[in-house]
Amino acid sequence: MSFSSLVQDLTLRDSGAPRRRGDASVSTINDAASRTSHISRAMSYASTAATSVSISGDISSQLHAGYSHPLARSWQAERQLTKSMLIYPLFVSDQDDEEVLIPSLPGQYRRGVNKLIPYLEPLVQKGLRSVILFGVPLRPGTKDALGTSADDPQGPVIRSIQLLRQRFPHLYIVADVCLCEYTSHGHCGILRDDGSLNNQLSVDRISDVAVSYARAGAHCVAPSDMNDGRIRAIKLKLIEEGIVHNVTLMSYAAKFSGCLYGPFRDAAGSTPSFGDRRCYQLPPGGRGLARRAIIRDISEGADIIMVKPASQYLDVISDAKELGKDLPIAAYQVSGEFAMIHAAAKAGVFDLKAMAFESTEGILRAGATIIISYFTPEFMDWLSN
Ligand SMILES: NCc1[nH]cc(CCC(=O)O)c1CC(=O)O
Ligand SMILES: [Zn+2]
Ligand SMILES: [Zn+2]
Repeated sequence: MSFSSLVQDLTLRDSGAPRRRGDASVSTINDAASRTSHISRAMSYASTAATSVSISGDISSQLHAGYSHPLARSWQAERQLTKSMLIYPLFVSDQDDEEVLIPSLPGQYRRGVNKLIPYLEPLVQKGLRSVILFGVPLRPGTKDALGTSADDPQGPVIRSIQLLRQRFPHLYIVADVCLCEYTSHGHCGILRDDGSLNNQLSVDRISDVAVSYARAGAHCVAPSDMNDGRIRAIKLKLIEEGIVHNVTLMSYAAKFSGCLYGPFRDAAGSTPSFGDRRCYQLPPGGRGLARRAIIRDISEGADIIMVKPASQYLDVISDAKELGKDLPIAAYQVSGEFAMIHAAAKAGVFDLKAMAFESTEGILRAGATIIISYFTPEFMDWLSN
């Protein structure tokens, strides 16, 4: 028997099981005894062969066997994407009856409070479990240097929280906490005269806003401002208010600066009027800095650690999983990532749904247990679980 015919004999021998021809991955030798004898024949052959290539008893080289079936393929993943892992970002404006498409964010709208319920109704029916709210004040004169309108009881976020709690008792409501949507300068805090962030004033203000959202009924508050020490400040204030026991604190712990937030800033009208966010959001190469921020926020009392953006920072997600091995890890697939996938799909580079799944699977593999995604409504249709 020649070397090649032995290999053929090994891999394509009829075992009685149904088998597709010409597909090397469906070599099926069902019978354990016959498998053993074939392998030992291969071993003895290989050991005497002059060209002793590596089929020599190489049981460990046989990987295809583990994923020849779709179900077995799914078993290779540590975590399967489920509907309950997804949080859907919503932009709520102060124009109660408005529903306006956001041009740079395909299929996403800015909605007034009155448009929210009818839009969410079918999604909740399909299994939507959680949303994250971003307020968008459009009325002229609403913004000022202190972001005063962020916790206006008549503002879009607080009214939406109350309405959603009432209407959808099983929907988990996350409120993004930041000032950039509400400040005249568009930065994520209160500024000194020289234009830099006044950390102490910012943290005081942001923790007040977080408490207001929590009091309104948010299940979770998520500060995205990146001021130092805001996790501790919010936690302490929630304790002081006596509501700490049922308000989750999700930290945007590793939030990187860069060009992937453009469509969001269009949607939220939160582009800084001068400068950029590089003195508070992390530098893209700063893996160590991200680890320090994650460690810090865990020690300050974060209940969930978030990494953002997602696909460009899979190593950081993996670090977060390691550093926060006892915490849920969230990843935010941000507006720019979403827009890129749409643009590439439109250009015929790949199929939209296939890439939505592939990118999400990568994020889960890196260690995320929660994904904030603009694809969430699609996933309600795409996932049957
Ligand atoms: N603090 C603002 C905020 N909260 C969430 C996002 C980004 C979300 C996205 O791009 O989808 C941003 C943008 C920014 O920091 O400029
Ligand atoms: Zn901000
Ligand atoms: Zn924010």
